[in-house]
Amino acid sequence: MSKLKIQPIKQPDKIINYWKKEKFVVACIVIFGLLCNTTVILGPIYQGKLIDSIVKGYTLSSVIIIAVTYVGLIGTIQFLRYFKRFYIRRFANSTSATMRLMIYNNIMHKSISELNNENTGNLMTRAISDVDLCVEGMRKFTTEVFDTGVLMVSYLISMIVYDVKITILSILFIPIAMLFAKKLKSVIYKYSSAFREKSSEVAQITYDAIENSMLYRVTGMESQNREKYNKHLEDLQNKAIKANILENSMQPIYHVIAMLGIIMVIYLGGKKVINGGWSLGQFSTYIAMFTAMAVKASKAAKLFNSVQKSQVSWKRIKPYLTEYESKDDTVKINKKDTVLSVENLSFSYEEGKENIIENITFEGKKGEIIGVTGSIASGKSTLALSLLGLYPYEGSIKIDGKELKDYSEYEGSQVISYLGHKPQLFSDTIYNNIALGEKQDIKSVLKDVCFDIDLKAMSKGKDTLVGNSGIKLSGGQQARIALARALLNKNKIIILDDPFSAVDMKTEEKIIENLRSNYKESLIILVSHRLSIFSKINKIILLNSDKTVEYGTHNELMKKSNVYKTIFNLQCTEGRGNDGK
Ligand SMILES: Nc1ncnc2c1ncn2[C@@H]1O[C@H](COP(=O)(O)OP(=O)(O)OP(=O)(O)O)[C@@H](O)[C@H]1O
Repeated sequence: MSKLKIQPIKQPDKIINYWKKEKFVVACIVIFGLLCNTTVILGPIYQGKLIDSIVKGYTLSSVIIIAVTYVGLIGTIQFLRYFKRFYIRRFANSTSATMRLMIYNNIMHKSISELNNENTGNLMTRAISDVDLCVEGMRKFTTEVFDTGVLMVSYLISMIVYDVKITILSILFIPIAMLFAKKLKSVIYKYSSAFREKSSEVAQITYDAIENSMLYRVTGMESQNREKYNKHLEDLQNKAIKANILENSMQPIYHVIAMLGIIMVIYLGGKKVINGGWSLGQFSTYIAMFTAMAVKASKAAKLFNSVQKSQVSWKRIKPYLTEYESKDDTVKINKKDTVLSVENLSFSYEEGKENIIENITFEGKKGEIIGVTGSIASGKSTLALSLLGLYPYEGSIKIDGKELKDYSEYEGSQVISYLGHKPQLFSDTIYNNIALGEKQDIKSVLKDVCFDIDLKAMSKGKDTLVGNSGIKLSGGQQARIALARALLNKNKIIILDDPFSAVDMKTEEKIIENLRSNYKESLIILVSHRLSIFSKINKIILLNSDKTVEYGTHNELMKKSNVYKTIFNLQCTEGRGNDGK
């Protein structure tokens, strides 16, 4: 069997397109489904023939031929059914993989502001369990179109051939079961929606518990949180019961309604046998066909309810099924001089909200280190983030004369590298955390961030696993691995947001020295609270809490800025005493 290829789909928010995409598989389902469900009718017919052959005293050889044909037929039907089921399963697997790929693509193309507003638990529930539930509904629907739809038609035609009047009178109850099932739609929809929403909420709480388990334990909040968690779980269970009970408990009722017609079959069919219109075998065949059809009818009614339930999941994932976009990874970068020119830059995280930083203007070029400092919450990290171009900004940020907005996202990633507040390490090796899947020599960058000594003490060297979020490393080690990642490609602009907060001052000074001598082709923007190294860098941007900005070299700011002078003097006496190892 050929391997499943997962490919994007056009108009992914139209459910029919998932069947259209799998044309070959759907054609196989149709062929095997039709063959299986039309030949299945021969089972009861040959069963009747076998009974008649025995009752009527056929020769042994004739009885054996009928018996062998009967067994052969049953085998063939099962064989066809196997293939039909195989292709339906394949359709389901491929559909869920395609939906997940489309959701992944949607997440990768959402704006950063939209992503900031996403709730992780909710997103995970939609991308995983809602996709499963939706595809399960689609699989059941596809299966039942044949197992129920085609089969019911096959039985119906055969029953009409046997007797029109008995057939009409006996199947009168089947539409009642269907109508009853249809009526339950809004109730099932309501309960299923409530259950799915609660699932998202519990997923988010679970995610939060994993992230903060240590905090809950050290602050003694564990039992209090467990109680709250239990309450959520109880609520989830109640909602799950409500969501499933109608679908499952109604099946026997649908079955009883559909089977009411058996009274007609036995009464009218029995009379027909007495009058000689039917043989005993024919009567038995008819009963077998009617019973099978009534069972199928009750399943069809239940199917309505299953589909109604999976519609809830479809509705939840539909907004994430947007057209596939591939990132433009062509790169047109000026390899020569690097010039960053920022003019009247203002920025707010959400449109219409107050600016966090305002009217910032500065220039920088390759070989320079520009320091950004200021009071708490003055917008230092915000300035660093805005220079990535992932959020909309006001004013102008030009790199080599070209507006940052006009760089594609991929180009941006090749021009600028960024180290955020958190090290953001993956649960992988040191090497993979730095090289990010590329084959690269990381020796010199490890030396630049003074990690070469740490590495010698690790028996597995760069293949050491760092654990979840780098938990197996010290804070300073995590910070330097993340710094090495940002430095590795020597991008034209390197933005480092507080890279030394977990690093001692001696190491910080050594790293700054390395940056100065080994990154002469890059412009480095360094956000820091600690000013000890600021005397060694080219320019400084000081952000004040009232959104005013002061610019200058260390010496200039020491003269003209009281804020800068005060912080520097405080740190250079107290700071050195505290951690200037
Ligand atoms: N993603 C965000 N969405 C909305 N507001 C934000 C976001 N991130 C930060 N802010 C707000 O922006 C302001 C500046 O935050 P920022 O992190 O840039 O300051 P900072 O100077 O780096 O702070 P610190 O010195 O504490 O690291 C704060 O008032 C903060 O609440």
